[in-house]
Amino acid sequence: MTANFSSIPVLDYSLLSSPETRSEFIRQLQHTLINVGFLYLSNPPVAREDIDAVINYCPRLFDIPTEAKEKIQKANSPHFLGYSSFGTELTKGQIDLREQYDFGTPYEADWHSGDPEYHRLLGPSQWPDEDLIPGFKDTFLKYFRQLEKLSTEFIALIEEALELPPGAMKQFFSNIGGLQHWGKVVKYPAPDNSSNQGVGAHYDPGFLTFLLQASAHRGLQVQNLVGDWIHAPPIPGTFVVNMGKALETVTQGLAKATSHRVLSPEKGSSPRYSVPFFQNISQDIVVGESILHFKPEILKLKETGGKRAHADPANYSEYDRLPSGQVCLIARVKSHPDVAQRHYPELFQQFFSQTPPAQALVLDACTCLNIRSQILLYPTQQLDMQFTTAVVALTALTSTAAFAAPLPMTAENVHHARDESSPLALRDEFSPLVLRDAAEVLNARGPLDLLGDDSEPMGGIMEDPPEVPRPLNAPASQDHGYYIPTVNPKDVMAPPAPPRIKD
Ligand SMILES: O=C(O)CCC(=O)C(=O)O
Ligand SMILES: [Fe+2]
Repeated sequence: MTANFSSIPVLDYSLLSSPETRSEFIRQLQHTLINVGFLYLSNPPVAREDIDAVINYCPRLFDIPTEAKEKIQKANSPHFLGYSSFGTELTKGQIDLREQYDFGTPYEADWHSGDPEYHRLLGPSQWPDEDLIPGFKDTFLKYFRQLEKLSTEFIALIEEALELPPGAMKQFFSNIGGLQHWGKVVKYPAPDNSSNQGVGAHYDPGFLTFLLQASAHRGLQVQNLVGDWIHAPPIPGTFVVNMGKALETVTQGLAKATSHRVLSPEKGSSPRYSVPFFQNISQDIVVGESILHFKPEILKLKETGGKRAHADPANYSEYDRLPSGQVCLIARVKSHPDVAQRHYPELFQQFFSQTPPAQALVLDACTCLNIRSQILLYPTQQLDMQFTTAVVALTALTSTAAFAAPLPMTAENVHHARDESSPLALRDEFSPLVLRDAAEVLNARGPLDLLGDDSEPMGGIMEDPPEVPRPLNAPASQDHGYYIPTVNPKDVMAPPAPPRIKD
């Protein structure tokens, strides 16, 4: 019989404090692991004042000046730790409407050339200036330490619930293979147009996630066995706990990883905040080679859990064959192409070579806005996301009523668009919105064939345009000494191809 679920169980940690109630907690945990994959943990062993302090810091963290955020932007960090501005993250190629800071448990970078590339993923966090948000770093680190301890204790409870020998999962937390846990602080503003993807459907990495819902908004949804999305609204004083894909793999599916997503707050609402903590495992472990053995009667319980009737989002599916660090690196590359492009150019190329999203977005924005532009194309590996974002935003700006005629897409204008004091200045919140709109158009149509004859350089905005520019497929005219394709959808669109971003 399939045990579908329509709500998320609440498990009371205080049941563990007496032997009579402890076994009830373990029984509930076993049921939840196998049949749901998500739970609320009430009365957790984390100091209430520390949780409240973290909650209070959330809005303040996003209110610090833009320059202070940019100073610690994620693109500075090969560890993907730092600040990501609104709309710069992707889930399965789609833009997430959230702004966030990623932090890690303390770790000194120790990667040397010749070491596995994924070891470079581990390293120190970038913290906001103490003067701007006094006490935040210490509070957050204290919170992190308690979450790390709780997550370790929880693994022992899972061993008990699945009737494994005590300590059976210790091997996954050896420091030898490099181990760092992650946490982040996330802001989901209310959107002002049609998309409401706070974060798209996904699984989590590693073993366990402890999520603090730091405002009263609904938004988190969990997919049940028949594919329906059910709400996991905030319950004050609880953590939402869910299983990562590595834990599912190593437990032969007994501890289920469950797909989840976040919907943006309703239009006009205040922002939603959340603080997830992700318990990682040692980077060198290939989970698929360390599968745990269970008693047959425990394995049989999987049958009650039933089969999922829907197509899962397949992120983190490589745990069965690749070192866990490599699995995480791949996921980070796919979610943060701007960081990947700077620090992991080969992986960037591998995952974004044929339909580089930003590159396609630029052209598509031009197409849908019907703007004449001098955009040619960069070879993928030289694509600068920030630059590209500016181009897209400028494209939109130039088509607004404020400008009687489209401005030429010159390097100078793009430069102005990036200059705060210019009337063309790009507002932080502006460019991602344009990107998102362009993404919708793009996704509705399938990728564009942008690259043409790849033996030629594909350019970009031309600082020094050649005298006889190479024609693209689009009809062209000469103007101001620049090559100006008049963008016509029929000419630039290729037949839909399968998406390049594979999970
Ligand atoms: O913000 C939330 O409630 C959940 C976020 C999440 O699932 C994630 O970042 O992995
Ligand atoms: Fe998640």
